[in-house]
Amino acid sequence: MIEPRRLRVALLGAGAVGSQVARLLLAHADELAERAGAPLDLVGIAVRDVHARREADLPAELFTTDADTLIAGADIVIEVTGGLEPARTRILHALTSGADVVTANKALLATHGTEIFEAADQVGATVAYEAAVAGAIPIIRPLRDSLAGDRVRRIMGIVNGTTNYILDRMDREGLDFDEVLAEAQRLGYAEADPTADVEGFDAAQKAAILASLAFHTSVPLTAVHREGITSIDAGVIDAARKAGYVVKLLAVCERLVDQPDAAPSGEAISVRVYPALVPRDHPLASVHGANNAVFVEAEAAGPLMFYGAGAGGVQTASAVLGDVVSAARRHIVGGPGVGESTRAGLPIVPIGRITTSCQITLEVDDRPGVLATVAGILSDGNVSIATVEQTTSGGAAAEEGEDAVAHLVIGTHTAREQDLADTVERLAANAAVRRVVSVLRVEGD
Ligand SMILES: NC(=O)c1ccc[n+]([C@@H]2O[C@H](COP(=O)([O-])OP(=O)(O)OC[C@H]3O[C@@H](n4cnc5c(N)ncnc54)[C@H](O)[C@@H]3O)[C@@H](O)[C@H]2O)c1
Ligand SMILES: N[C@@H](CCO)C(=O)O
Ligand code: NA
Repeated sequence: MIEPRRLRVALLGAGAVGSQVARLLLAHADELAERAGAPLDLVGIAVRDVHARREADLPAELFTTDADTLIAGADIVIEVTGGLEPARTRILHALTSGADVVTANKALLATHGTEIFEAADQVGATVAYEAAVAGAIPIIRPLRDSLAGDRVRRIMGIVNGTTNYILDRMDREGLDFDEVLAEAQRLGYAEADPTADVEGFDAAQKAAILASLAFHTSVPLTAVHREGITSIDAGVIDAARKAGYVVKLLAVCERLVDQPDAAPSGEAISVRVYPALVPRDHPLASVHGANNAVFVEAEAAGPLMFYGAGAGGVQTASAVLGDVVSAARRHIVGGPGVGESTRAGLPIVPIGRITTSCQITLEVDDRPGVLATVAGILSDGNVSIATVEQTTSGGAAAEEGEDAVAHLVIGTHTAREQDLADTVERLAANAAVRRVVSVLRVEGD
């Protein structure tokens, strides 16, 4: 009897994700072999320190610091170390030595994706990366395979769990940003250095990956407009709630039509990350805690939502193993790998040229003519007002003969981002405007 072919699996990294990948590969070896069509032999785990404490109890003899030898002898290489180097060099090495690659590394794909996918194409190998966006949630394969016969119009994703946890607690408990961030750090939801999450860098990497895939266009990280959530305070959240919205950090990837500079199809795309006002009855508004969700609008399928755990070692390991099984099937059958298509090559429109509607909250002097002045600045800036709400405070100050303060919440119709930005600048410079409290786009209306 011919022995079934066995596949040699090399694991790079044994941290939160890697240790769970190794544990599940060993614990479910029989089932995985059946699904993959061949036994998957975990032949080694490359780490920096073979004696470091691990989250799972794994055989000591699997650990090595010699990643290069491990890679050279593997059929499938799983990269869960993170960072740009040496991950990039190791993935390229794996591809040139005939392995298929599974990675969870969003930073690497958002930065060097084009180079890595081209290298995979040249040798007919696969680079699979379901875990790189929204952790356990299937979103890469649905976009690449399930929706391959459709056209994606728009993606709105809550793709960062840390910021969703912070904004959700601010919304539910009326707490301020710093307070929730400090507690999220104590509980391990947020890193000691939270910059990548709260400034939107992590979400921007995921946006670049999603947009590249959805629109068959290479989207460099530098083309993603990014704003974080550090200016969102309890007052902004409270005002949003009163207006029927919840604040969410969104990754928005959008197909734009009728673009004058985008001959011949007239199509272009916009990729952006910012905190936005989402109507409270939109499906994304009900995404609580550290969960992620990706809302996809496709021409034929209509709206779809993918929801679940966007992070966590074992949850992310689920996505990694799904990719390992399909990479194994391809490795056995042979033939070309699943390539990344950039055939559309759509232009990426800078933020200033897209149109959005937004809500501008101002603190102004409450005296005759101020509302007319504000309305005049908006009108001059080509920004049309949809709603205005005014609340007045500062009674005590008024009694002392000073002007009372009014809060103006102005909802705009759709306007050019550049016109909105210029208008907000002119508002901020006007003597009657004490403070521009917030400017938030409305998405999902
Ligand atoms: N943790 C999550 O919830 C999550 C979710 C989605 C994606 N990811 C991605 O998965 C990857 C791994 O994340 P993690 O949370 O497991 O990280 P981690 O820091 O817990 O683990 C990283 C592991 O890689 C090892 N490593 C780092 N550099 C190495 C090197 N040069 N040589 C050998 N080993 C090296 C470390 O020693 C550690 O064992 C990252 O790309 C991350 O973005 C993580
Ligand atoms: N820091 C990320 C982890 C998953 O990429 C988050 O908060 O969602
Ligand atoms: Na995923």
